[in-house]
Amino acid sequence: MAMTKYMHPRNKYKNKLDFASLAASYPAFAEYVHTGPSSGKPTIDFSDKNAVRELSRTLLACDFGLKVTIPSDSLVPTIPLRLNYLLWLEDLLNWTENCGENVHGIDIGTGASCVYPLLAARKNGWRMTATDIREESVKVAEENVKGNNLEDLISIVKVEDEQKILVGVLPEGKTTYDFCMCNPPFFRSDSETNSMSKSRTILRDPPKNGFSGAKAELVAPGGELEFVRRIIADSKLLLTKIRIYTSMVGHKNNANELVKELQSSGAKSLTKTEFCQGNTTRWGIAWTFCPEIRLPPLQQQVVHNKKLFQPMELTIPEEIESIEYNVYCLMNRIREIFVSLQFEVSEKGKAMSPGSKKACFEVRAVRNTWSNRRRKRRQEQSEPKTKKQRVEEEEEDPNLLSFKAAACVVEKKIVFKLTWTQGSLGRDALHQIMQYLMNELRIKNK
Ligand SMILES: C[S@@+](CC[C@H](N)C(=O)[O-])C[C@H]1O[C@@H](n2cnc3c(N)ncnc32)[C@H](O)[C@@H]1O
Repeated sequence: MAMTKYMHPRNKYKNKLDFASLAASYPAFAEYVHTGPSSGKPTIDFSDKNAVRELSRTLLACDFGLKVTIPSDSLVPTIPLRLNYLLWLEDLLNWTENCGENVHGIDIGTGASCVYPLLAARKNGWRMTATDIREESVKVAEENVKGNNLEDLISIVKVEDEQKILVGVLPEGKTTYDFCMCNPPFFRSDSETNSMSKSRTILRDPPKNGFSGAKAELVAPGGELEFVRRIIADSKLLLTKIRIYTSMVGHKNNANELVKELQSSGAKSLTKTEFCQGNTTRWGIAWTFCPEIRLPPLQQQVVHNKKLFQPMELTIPEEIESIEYNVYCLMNRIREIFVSLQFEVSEKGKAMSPGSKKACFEVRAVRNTWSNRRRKRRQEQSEPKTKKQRVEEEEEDPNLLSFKAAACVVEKKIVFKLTWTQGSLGRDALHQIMQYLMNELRIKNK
């Protein structure tokens, strides 16, 4: 089963790549496109390092207007995964209400492609400080920045001592940073790079050994675990100089181990996520020493994405009070209920009409207006809210909950579905919303 649907909801590579149209616009890429023997559709040979490199260059050019050199001995950055990490950072900054214009981030180990800073600067206008230990990579990274006219936003720092990560690397001074990010060297040894899985698609990363970048890019003493431990050690010294520390982690066990260590590190808040692309999952961890920052709760992030996106279904019984039994009337009534809860509702696809057999809304809630509503109303009547309570309830969280509400006819019955798409409240909130709708529509629990 294609797993792309579990990618970040805003990841444009959720949908299948159109190799034919990319080939039509990018002649250098066209050289690698052929008809797949089993699918009969245009594809590339994912075991061909040059083809994969050209695909990354083409996506960066086509979707972000970036012209990027990726030297033949360097790691080829797969773009869907890089985008998943960046989108998560956007979410964290939104969550902490730091989505202003002056975001300044750090990319530890930027590589020759300088892919994260280029994407962050071009896509979001963020200022980025990028570091790397490898002379050759720093040189090409600088050329990539210059070639895209992004020198005003991106600066590159050459690390002189491989033991150093942040402390002793960041320019001295009072500058504070909004976040740091890192795709750490994965391997403990050269031999480990040779035992990578053989199978690969565009969505897989890190690549099998034939694709690996130079040893210095991929290998570090103690592998990713030790590398991230060094970021944690530096974070305990730098504290609030960087508001949110993050890293990608390639192994689930390492991610769990690092989370455990962070729990006793003195960090004020921490969280973890999964980056799903193709058949590969990577993990993201984030922590902060800023007391005012509350990262999304850990327990909501560990639910496997597959479950998160599973729709919650309700077969609508034929007798519901005050509405006719058809998709149009039901969804109009549901829209009214959502609007009364102050949700933002937009209809997806073709506009509904009285004969519609299906309909779908995209819904966003920025405040919890549904849970315990009756109790709250009763309480309010007997005891008016304090000003503090009112302010708290009126506070908006742009990342609270987004979901889809859809109805369709299956064997003459209307099936109604709620599907979580994103938001800190997680999928559980949909149970409450479904129950709320059932109460409003006077549908009894079976
Ligand atoms: C897995 S690569 C990631 C490259 C790029 N960020 C990407 O995602 O495609 C790890 C990078 O970390 C760099 N590196 C290793 N030790 C480092 C250190 N102490 N400080 C900065 N970079 C380092 C390597 O040279 C390499 O470019």
